[in-house]
Amino acid sequence: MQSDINETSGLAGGPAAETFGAGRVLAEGKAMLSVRNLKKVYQTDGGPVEAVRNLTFDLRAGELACLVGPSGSGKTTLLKCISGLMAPTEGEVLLDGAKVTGPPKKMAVVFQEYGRSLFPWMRVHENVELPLKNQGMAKTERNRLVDEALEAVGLSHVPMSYPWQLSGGMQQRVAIARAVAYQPEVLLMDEPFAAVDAQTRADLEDLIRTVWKKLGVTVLFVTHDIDESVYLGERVIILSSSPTVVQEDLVIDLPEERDQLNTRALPRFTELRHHVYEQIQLAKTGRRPADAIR
Ligand SMILES: Nc1ncnc2c1ncn2[C@@H]1O[C@H](COP(=O)(O)OP(=O)(O)OP(=O)(O)O)[C@@H](O)[C@H]1O
Repeated sequence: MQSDINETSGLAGGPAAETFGAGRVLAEGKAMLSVRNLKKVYQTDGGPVEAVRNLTFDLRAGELACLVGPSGSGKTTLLKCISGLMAPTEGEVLLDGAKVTGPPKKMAVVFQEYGRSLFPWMRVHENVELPLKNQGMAKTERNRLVDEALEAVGLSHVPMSYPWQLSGGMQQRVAIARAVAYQPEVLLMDEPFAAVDAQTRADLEDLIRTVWKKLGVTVLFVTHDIDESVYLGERVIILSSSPTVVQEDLVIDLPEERDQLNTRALPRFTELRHHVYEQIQLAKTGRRPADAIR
């Protein structure tokens, strides 16, 4: 495992897990998604706002990484740059080795506000089908992918419903089905479960792990919720406070098979969540990794 990796560092004063200093970097050709020295400065009437100072990390193909950080640390800014919706001020994003200069075909994004990302005048089936139609895919193939995606998220019974006839959790499942049907190589999720109740959230977390394993897709999942990041991720990338660098890149060494009751009851789960919590608290006080550009 370690042979692909150029950069490692020890985890001082925390659990004996692997951690990779300010963002893990893989050997050339090994990454599906690379963020390289990414910097974003917004130009505002009040002057420049440096949202992201210098972010570098790699995701392997098929990896599920969670991204956490204090409020305002630039998580959404980062996702917008990764998804090609916004150009970075400096640095670059590479998808499977190719520089991202606009929304890439191989990428799908699921946002928190499912209400705004689904078209209320389109039925569930049509909402999921839309990106495939825009790609010019044949009807039979579209139908097959939509049916499979609805099945995967447990919504096969409501293809003819309108989004507003469904609960919040079901609407977010439609948004996930749309991303799944699109067959992306990279799936970005920006706090997708922030607006649903706790029980639905737990179900959706398990759904994401199931879909991720089934499709082998690379997932970058942004969340405010520390427990969620540890439960879901194979890695948790912790951002510093603004202007943002990677504070820590932590390997989550929990068993691959996870379930809400048993995994969250493991002593290791508690240790890891404690560690991530501590790091975020430190980040909030302005603590930055020793090698960060200040
Ligand atoms: N369009 C914009 N113009 C100017 N400044 C912006 C813009 N968007 C974000 N910012 C600033 O950039 C910084 C990072 O914002 P961003 O929304 O990316 O953080 P975040 O980590 O996603 O926040 P939260 O956790 O609260 O959702 C903040 O200081 C914010 O005020």
